[in-house]
Amino acid sequence: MTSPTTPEPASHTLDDDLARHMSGWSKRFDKDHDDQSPLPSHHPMCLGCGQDNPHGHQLEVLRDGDGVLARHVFDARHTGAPGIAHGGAVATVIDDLFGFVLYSVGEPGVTRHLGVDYLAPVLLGTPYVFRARLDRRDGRKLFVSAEGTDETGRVVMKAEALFIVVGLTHFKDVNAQSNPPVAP
Ligand SMILES: CCCCC/C=C\C/C=C\C/C=C\C/C=C\CCCC(=O)SCCNC(=O)CCNC(=O)[C@H](O)C(C)(C)COP(=O)(O)OP(=O)(O)OC[C@H]1O[C@@H](n2cnc3c(N)ncnc32)[C@H](O)[C@@H]1OP(=O)(O)O
Repeated sequence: MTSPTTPEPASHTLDDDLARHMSGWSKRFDKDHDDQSPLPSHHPMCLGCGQDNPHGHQLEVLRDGDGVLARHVFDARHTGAPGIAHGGAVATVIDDLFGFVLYSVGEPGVTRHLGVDYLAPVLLGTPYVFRARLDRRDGRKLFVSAEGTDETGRVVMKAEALFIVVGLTHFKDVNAQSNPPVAP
């Protein structure tokens, strides 16, 4: 166990993080697993789902059949036009939700392309349901889609994205190049 008062080399910490996340993920890959508890966050500081990120959305994501689902309320931190969620905040949430589709793929990946259609204003202080799923896979390319609905069932946004499956070395290599290292 790493003591918070005993910093370790970033590479060691990253190895631990990757091992822990992949271990946690692999337990959720089982299609027959009916656990309805929230899926594990990508990382404690993840902007989308990290519970330790005070600036983040702290998404709680559940399985939804073969896809995933998150209920979310945007607040004043996410303001774009007055009373309306910033489009970038909406994109953040949906990008992160796509990152949970990886849990059913069983391999890590990163966003290569993200497209969002904003069909109606996403209002602050208003509950929405966001759903995402894998549409098809072509080698390392994962084509995913999602939509957000309000409480009446009206679709307020749609998105599609391309994720590229990467090896865990992708994250290690990127962190090794950053100065200072960004990994916690
Ligand atoms: C720091 C903490 C570490 C601890 C973490 C612990 C555990 C975490 C583990 C995993 C977590 C992973 C994800 C979940 C996290 C968050 C969810 C949100 C997701 C993100 O926040 S993620 C960040 C933003 N993201 C990036 O940081 C990617 C930057 N990028 C690259 O790193 C490269 O881009 C790369 C390596 C992806 C590929 O690079 P490359 O050079 O190998 O390939 P290239 O990009 O050229 O294209 C590839 C193929 O896509 C085709 N293609 C392109 N565009 C297309 C389009 N529009 N339609 C159809 N096809 C298209 C091409 O035609 C080609 O196809 P083909 O393979 O057939 O040739």
